[in-house]
Amino acid sequence: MSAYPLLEGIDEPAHLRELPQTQLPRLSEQLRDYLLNSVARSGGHLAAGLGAVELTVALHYVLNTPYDRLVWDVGHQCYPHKILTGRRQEISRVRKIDGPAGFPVRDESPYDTFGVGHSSTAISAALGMALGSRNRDDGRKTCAVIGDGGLTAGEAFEALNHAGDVRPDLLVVLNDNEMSISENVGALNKTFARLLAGGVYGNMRAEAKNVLERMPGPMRDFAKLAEEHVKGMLVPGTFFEELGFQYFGPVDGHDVDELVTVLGRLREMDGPRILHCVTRKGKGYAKAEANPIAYHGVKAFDPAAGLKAATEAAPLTYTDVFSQWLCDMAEQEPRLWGVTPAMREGSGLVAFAERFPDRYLDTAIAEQHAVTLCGGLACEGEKPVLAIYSTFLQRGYDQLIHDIALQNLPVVFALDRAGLVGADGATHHGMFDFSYMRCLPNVTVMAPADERECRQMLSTALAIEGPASVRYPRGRGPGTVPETTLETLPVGQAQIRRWGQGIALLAFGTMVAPAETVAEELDATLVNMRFVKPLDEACIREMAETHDAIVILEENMVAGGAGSAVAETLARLDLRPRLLQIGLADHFVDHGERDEQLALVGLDTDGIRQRIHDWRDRTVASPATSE
Ligand SMILES: Cc1ncc(C[n+]2csc(CCOP(=O)(O)OP(=O)(O)O)c2C)c(N)n1
Ligand SMILES: CC(=O)[C@@H](O)[C@H](O)COP(=O)(O)O
Ligand SMILES: [Mg+2]
Repeated sequence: MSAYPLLEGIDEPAHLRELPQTQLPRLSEQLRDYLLNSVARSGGHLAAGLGAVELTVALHYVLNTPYDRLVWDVGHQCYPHKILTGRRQEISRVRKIDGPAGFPVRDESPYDTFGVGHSSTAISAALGMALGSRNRDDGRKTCAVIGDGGLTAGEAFEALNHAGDVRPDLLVVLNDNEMSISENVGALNKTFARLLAGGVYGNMRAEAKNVLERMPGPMRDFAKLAEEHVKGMLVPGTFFEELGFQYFGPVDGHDVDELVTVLGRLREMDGPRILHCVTRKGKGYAKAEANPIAYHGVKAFDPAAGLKAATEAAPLTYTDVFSQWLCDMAEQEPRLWGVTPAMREGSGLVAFAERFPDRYLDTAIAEQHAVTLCGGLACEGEKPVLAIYSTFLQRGYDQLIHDIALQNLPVVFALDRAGLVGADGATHHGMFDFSYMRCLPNVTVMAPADERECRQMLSTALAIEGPASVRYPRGRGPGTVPETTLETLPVGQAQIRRWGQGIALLAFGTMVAPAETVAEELDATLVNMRFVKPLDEACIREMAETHDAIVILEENMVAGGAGSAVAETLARLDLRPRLLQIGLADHFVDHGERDEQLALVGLDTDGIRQRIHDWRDRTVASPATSE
């Protein structure tokens, strides 16, 4: 007999809505178990989904999805939603090249109302939808679900502020588990924590239930009662009410019965309203409850045994190299700061935070603030290092231009997850940073070919009297053992790795390794360019004057990237070699393994070789062409 008899009857939420409410706890159990076993086989985001099971069931039970709009924030908690919305089988291939994405994607399902991956967008998007619905007067309900982590970002506050003013029919569900990826931080979070620790939660629950049970009349009465009940008692309630929201809660986000009842009432109300749900990240799987940080995102594992402990002997990732460099440099440089917008683990700041707590800052999910904060530190002669994923710095772009580059402030940007990132897919690739960094005056832009160079570049970045970035990919490099020295590199100098004839390969960062193999095969010259800005103009001139053709390789958009910078330099120098730019083309890249993605876009050794062969065949007749 199947372990999931109820779950298997649900191919769409309409089937869920046919179940009696009494069956929902059992369904939730099955959904949780199914989710755990599926993610344990596939890998993916786990703890957030486990914590959102009852919420997901209750929301699809109460809302008439997909007509009513359900908008998830970040989207890493969406696996239960995908399972209930016709993707139960497919979820076993989540984040694989032929499987569903790990986040809601509009093209994937009508139930995925808004594409996500980056956090704190749900209230803005839902507000837009709710206003559209109001304009059409179509009676559609709109609900945004946002975590306490997602709520720390400016965009979420901007949306609350706006919604409280324009007052559409909008329900916000706050899924408060007191966790971001690591412990959530911030003053509002402390207020929530105090509230819950003070026992108000228990009292409130009992009272809220009372109110609900006694309520015979129209829904508006419920709203009124609950409103009066909450007002003045709860600081968060007051906070949201000041923003124009009616506040309800906190309620137990794992009591599916209570959720259905409360959400049912809230669905019938109008205006901006917020339901504060308290949940536990990793709920129902003891190992994840005990260590939600480790189980935030997992590789495949055995649920009985839990995650394997990391072995000391594992080769270093680029993140590890950065982490070691930061601690080594901090030993010598008392003004060095390590700053992260809520990515302590992923960015390699765990050791630094432990060893240098006074110089460690987690801003919460607040990339814009983190960038400007570093600017302020730099104004005072401090030496901030902002450890940030390439994709998340996109959110702080105006700050990067206006607060850092324009004022030529010495901030080091350690750009992790640059290039293709694998399973997270299109929302998380670092495809643009060469383009968006190199166009900024005053900024030095570097990309290491290996681990040792990564360390040297980080030291170089810190020594430069202006903004500087070092971008490195997810995972491991070619395996060069980094030295422990803190030596710097000469700024703007490329490194000629090999002399050949005919073709010169100018490779940036991660592309040096595959280019090495191709250069050997073709007897081509290979240059490790090291700097996207300033470019080594003398080297480019020499290559153009001594070779028939130049091939540029980068793991960034061709548009505006390092290759474009070389092409601009050649034009300025009035040099016209045959030119091939190899990089990421003008489209987004879906999820899958990083190696698969590189092969798919032609940035592995085979792809690069093939591109060069095809191009040589094509252009041999017309040597002046460039591609
Ligand atoms: C703009 C942005 N910055 C950082 C991240 C990385 N990130 C993904 S989930 C997450 C924590 C979110 O916390 P919360 O919203 O409370 O959800 P929970 O995991 O607790 O369910 C972070 C920091 C992101 N996705 N987007
Ligand atoms: C949802 C999200 O943004 C993070 O959880 C992200 O998936 C982490 O990526 P890494 O696994 O590369 O740290
Ligand atoms: Mg949270």
